[in-house]
Amino acid sequence: MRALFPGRFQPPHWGHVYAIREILREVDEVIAAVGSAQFNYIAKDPFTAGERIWMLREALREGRVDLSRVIIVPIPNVENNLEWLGRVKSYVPPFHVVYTGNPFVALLFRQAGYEVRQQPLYRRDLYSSTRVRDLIIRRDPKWEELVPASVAAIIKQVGGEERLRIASLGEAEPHMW
Ligand SMILES: Nc1ncnc2c1ncn2[C@@H]1O[C@H](COP(=O)(O)OP(=O)(O)OP(=O)(O)O)[C@@H](O)[C@H]1O
Ligand SMILES: NC(=O)c1ccc[n+]([C@@H]2O[C@H](COP(=O)(O)O)[C@@H](O)[C@H]2O)c1
Repeated sequence: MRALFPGRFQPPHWGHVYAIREILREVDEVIAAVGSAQFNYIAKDPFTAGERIWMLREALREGRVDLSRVIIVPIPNVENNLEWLGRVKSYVPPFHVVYTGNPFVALLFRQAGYEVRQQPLYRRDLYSSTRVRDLIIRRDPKWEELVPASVAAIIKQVGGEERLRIASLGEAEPHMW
């Protein structure tokens, strides 16, 4: 059995690694669908789809997840939600169950006839990409504890900290851009 696990992974953190590890206890393969793939260099979506794929692979490798059981596919958004559903189906191998903590995504797939499950959450109060991004913007080094060391290294290598800070300034003053 194959499962779909959609997310933005901006950036991947230990909660994602834990979630995928748990999902793989129930299914043979998991497709991590990297959503909002066309967005990058903005405060909510600072990293490119390619960077997110790279980071997620390294995070899973570091978390000793069997990468041969994980398929990572980037999927751009589209205005029409039902068209997005069709797009997802056309971009990934067949899947039978969807794991998500997002009620809207759950609704879309349930109405399309898919079984939807909620993966267990790992310290959601601590581990969220929003929190990682906020800590980076505030120059709080605690962000590095929330992500695998390999992800922190990639973020530094691509200049992700400065990118995020500049992108967040742009959002505060949209007229500048
Ligand atoms: N701590 C966690 N434990 C388990 N699953 C998680 C955790 N954090 C996020 N997820 C799940 O990962 C999937 C992808 O989420 P996403 O990439 O949007 O991460 P996020 O941390 O929620 O990001 P953001 O804060 O930017 O919205 C969702 O189904 C979400 O429920
Ligand atoms: N119409 C659309 O393009 C559409 C609809 C629902 C979810 N999505 C994407 O799927 C991903 C879901 O991830 P989250 O559960 O983290 O929100 C996001 O990238 C989201 O933008 C896209």
